[in-house]
Amino acid sequence: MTKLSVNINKIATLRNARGGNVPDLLKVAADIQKFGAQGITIHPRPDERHIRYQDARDLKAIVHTEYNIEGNPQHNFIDLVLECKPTQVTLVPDAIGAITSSAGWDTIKNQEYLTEVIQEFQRNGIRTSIFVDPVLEIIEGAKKTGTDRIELYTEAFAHQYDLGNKNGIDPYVKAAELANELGLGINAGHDLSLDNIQFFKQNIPGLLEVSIGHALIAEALYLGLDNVVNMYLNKLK
Ligand SMILES: CC(=O)[C@@H](O)[C@H](O)COP(=O)(O)O
Ligand SMILES: NCC(=O)COP(=O)(O)O
Repeated sequence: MTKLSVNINKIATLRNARGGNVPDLLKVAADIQKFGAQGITIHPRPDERHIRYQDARDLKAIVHTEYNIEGNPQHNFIDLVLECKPTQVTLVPDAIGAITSSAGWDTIKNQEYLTEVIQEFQRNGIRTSIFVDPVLEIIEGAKKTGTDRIELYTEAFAHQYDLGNKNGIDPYVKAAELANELGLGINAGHDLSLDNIQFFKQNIPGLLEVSIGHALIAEALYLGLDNVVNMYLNKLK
């Protein structure tokens, strides 16, 4: 089974548009879990344009499924994660001011740094995952950092799938096979949607978890949040 972790960044974006508390991020997180999602993901960015650091703290009391916090492990972020003690931290090499995540780690160049922060999180009982492109040397580098899992950056797959090119899955299959061989857990995310999720799931051996936000929230505008969460769950069986 592949777990669905719903990324609620876009709920915070909507709330922040008016400065009040509509929609109520904590209530939405609670409801998403009630609808059946097996996890909640947030990606607080340094400018707090959607998820605020305080949201991460407040969600601790609400998330009783898997709590996944994503971000670039700068000092403030590391302190926040150690305070919140989520189930999992996903390390993403975001550039300051980037619209969204746009690349995976170079696990070879950043090996020492990643190893150090991963050890710190693991010492505190937090599972680690690192965001990577589906490149074999990068997966081997990830293994050397001691991370528990990798998160495959799926933007390229989603883009190719949209264009009708199903071969876009090939590097992900090879990356997953190697990760399985090396004993790394496999997560995936970015631009996954109701259109492409089933094909991705069916082709990736050992896919443990997907985190999905942007498309899922957009789809929920038409289909409703409860319904859309369950549509994903059916496709991930
Ligand atoms: C790592 C990843 O792919 C997602 O967390 C994505 O970056 C969502 O972040 P935004 O909602 O800020 O685009
Ligand atoms: N880790 C990926 C994530 O949390 C959601 O990415 P997206 O579905 O908003 O592109």
